[in-house]
Amino acid sequence: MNQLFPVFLKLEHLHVLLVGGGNVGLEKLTALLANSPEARVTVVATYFLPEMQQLASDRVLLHERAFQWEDLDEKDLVILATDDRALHAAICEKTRRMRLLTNVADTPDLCDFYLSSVVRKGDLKIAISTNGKSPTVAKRLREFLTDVIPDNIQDILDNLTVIRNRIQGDFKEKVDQLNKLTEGLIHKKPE
Ligand SMILES: C[C@@]1(CC(=O)O)C2=NC(=C\c3[nH]c(c(CCC(=O)O)c3CC(=O)O)Cc3[nH]c(c(CC(=O)O)c3CCC(=O)O)/C=C3\N/C(=C\2)[C@@H](CCC(=O)O)[C@]3(C)CC(=O)O)/[C@H]1CCC(=O)O
Ligand SMILES: NC(=O)c1ccc[n+]([C@@H]2O[C@H](COP(=O)([O-])OP(=O)(O)OC[C@H]3O[C@@H](n4cnc5c(N)ncnc54)[C@H](O)[C@@H]3O)[C@@H](O)[C@H]2O)c1
Repeated sequence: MNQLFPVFLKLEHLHVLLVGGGNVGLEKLTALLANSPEARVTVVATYFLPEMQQLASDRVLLHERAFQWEDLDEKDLVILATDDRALHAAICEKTRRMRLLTNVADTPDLCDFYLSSVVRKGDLKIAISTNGKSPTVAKRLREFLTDVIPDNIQDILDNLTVIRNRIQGDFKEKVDQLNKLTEGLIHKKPE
């Protein structure tokens, strides 16, 4: 059974430390910014890929140097993506004591949280986890769901928001009406 607890984070309220500026670091930073363009991220690496340098901004700070313990100060989340496994283990030992949630690329056992595969259509977002079993299956499911979810889902969400704000009455009445209105939204496969 998958025991991971899913949440959706407001990264513009948090400060993420990313260590590593190579391929994996770039993948993680791209995922952070694709989902949360206003995320506050500090990236520390002895070397940065040029693509990574292009992502720098007033909210995404790049420091070209080796990791220092002070980098952990005032951070809310840590993502480790270097090629130095001993460094990852040492940092994890410290972040665990600090209760600073940490993700270590390619080392599920050291992770407090995993990044998910993400389906995005306007305001709709679906995060997929395979419990670390197969990121490739997560990717395939993302592709499938992106394909089958209608492109007009945003219109549906916008309409429902207007209706939701307009409906009067007590809470139960409101919930009943919204359930009725959306009854035919998903066409179940015939048995
Ligand atoms: C969702 C996604 C987000 C992201 O991180 O970008 C993600 N991996 C993605 C892709 C991907 N990663 C890898 C491949 C190559 C094929 C393969 O190895 O299987 C592919 C496929 C590809 O790129 O096509 C390599 C890999 N990944 C991990 C290991 C270590 C291990 O499993 O032991 C290794 C072996 C490294 C090695 O060989 O050394 C571990 C993790 N990867 C996770 C997330 C977490 C579990 C998520 C879940 O529960 O499903 C977890 C546990 C930790 C974490 O990283 O947070 C993203 C999908 C993006 C999309 O939607 O397109
Ligand atoms: N590239 C992939 O798709 C891939 C796939 C599977 C596994 N991996 C593994 O993941 C790890 C990272 O891969 P990569 O391709 O991003 O490597 P990379 O060599 O491109 O990048 C490593 C990064 O770590 C930084 N770094 C190393 N020591 C540091 C330190 N002390 N302080 C700060 N920064 C430091 C380097 O400056 C560089 O930016 C490797 O161990 C690799 O074997 C990578």
